[in-house]
Amino acid sequence: MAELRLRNVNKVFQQTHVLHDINLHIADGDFVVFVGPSGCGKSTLLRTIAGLEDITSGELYIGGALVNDVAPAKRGVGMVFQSYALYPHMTVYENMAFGLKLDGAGQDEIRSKVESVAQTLQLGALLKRKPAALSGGQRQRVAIGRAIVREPKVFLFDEPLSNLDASLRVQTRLEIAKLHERLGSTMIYVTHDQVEAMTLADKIVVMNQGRIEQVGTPLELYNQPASEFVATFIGSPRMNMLKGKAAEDLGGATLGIRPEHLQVRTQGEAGDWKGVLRMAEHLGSDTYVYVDVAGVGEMTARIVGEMELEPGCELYLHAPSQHMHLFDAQGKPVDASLRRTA
Ligand SMILES: Nc1ncnc2c1ncn2[C@@H]1O[C@H](COP(=O)(O)OP(=O)(O)OP(=O)(O)O)[C@@H](O)[C@H]1O
Repeated sequence: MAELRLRNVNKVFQQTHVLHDINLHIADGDFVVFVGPSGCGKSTLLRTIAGLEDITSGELYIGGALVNDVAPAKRGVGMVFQSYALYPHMTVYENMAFGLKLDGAGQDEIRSKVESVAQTLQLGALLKRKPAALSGGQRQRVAIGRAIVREPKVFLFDEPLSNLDASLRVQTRLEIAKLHERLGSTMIYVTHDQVEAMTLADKIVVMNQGRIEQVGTPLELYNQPASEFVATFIGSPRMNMLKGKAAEDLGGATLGIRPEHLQVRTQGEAGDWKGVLRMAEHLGSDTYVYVDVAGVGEMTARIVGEMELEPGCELYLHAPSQHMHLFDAQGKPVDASLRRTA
């Protein structure tokens, strides 16, 4: 187990400056998730920690030791990728034993470690099979098992579930969460998936164009986004962002309100936005409505449960003031004390 510290880490590929002055502390035992739009540098940051990419400038410490020039295999990190990269000609047992053999472990030690990890990941009955005879979820568990047997100080996961179907994703996500609870090791995880980020993370790191936008617990990011970027990135469907009068009346440039915080009603009250229903999506558990509001634009609202609505009908939207997020022209939150009441 180990803590990690990144100090002013930069990564430049030829002409492309991909990571800008990354400063980050990851406490021992933390589960940290990197999120951000495609190309923002998540994988590069993870690969830099693993030692698969050199650091152009800055310092990386693992467990207090400077590791900039330490080879990947000597950093005590275990990595699990999106593609399982199992050796096809080896059995599950041999795949899991391979790294330990390279480390010079004895037969008995290898057997006891592989068998214990196989039991944890419910792979005990599959040890003699080759990867071709496994399902996607089983292969991914072998890939995780292969990393675990070496007892790394830090686990690095790069979108490990993205090749799995929806139900296996949920199942394997739970297994990873339980694994973290049981091992207590430091885990760093890259994903595109909001739900994975929100459910797994102790801390989420939101990245944007090679920079860290905000670091916080899932609920801090959801409730107190430090920028318009984070506000729209965290939460699904995304936060409504209103420009113009609605925001200016309150003393800001943009007014944000999450779809789940809008109250939708068919009879209007004073202060409601009046709109016309463009489309409704029925998910069973929820209904998403897309409403055209004159002078404001299209707004999305989430209604819990089922609501029968005819496209083209009039709807009224109410935004409770405690759920409003106000941003200035630079996309930074407007201090609540400076906010005007409408
Ligand atoms: N070996 C390389 N040489 C040059 N540029 C690279 C190299 N690897 C990555 N990049 C660039 O660095 C930027 C960040 O890439 P990276 O893969 O880290 O993003 P990401 O956030 O993981 O994206 P995604 O979510 O799409 O996987 C991209 O603009 C990419 O084109």
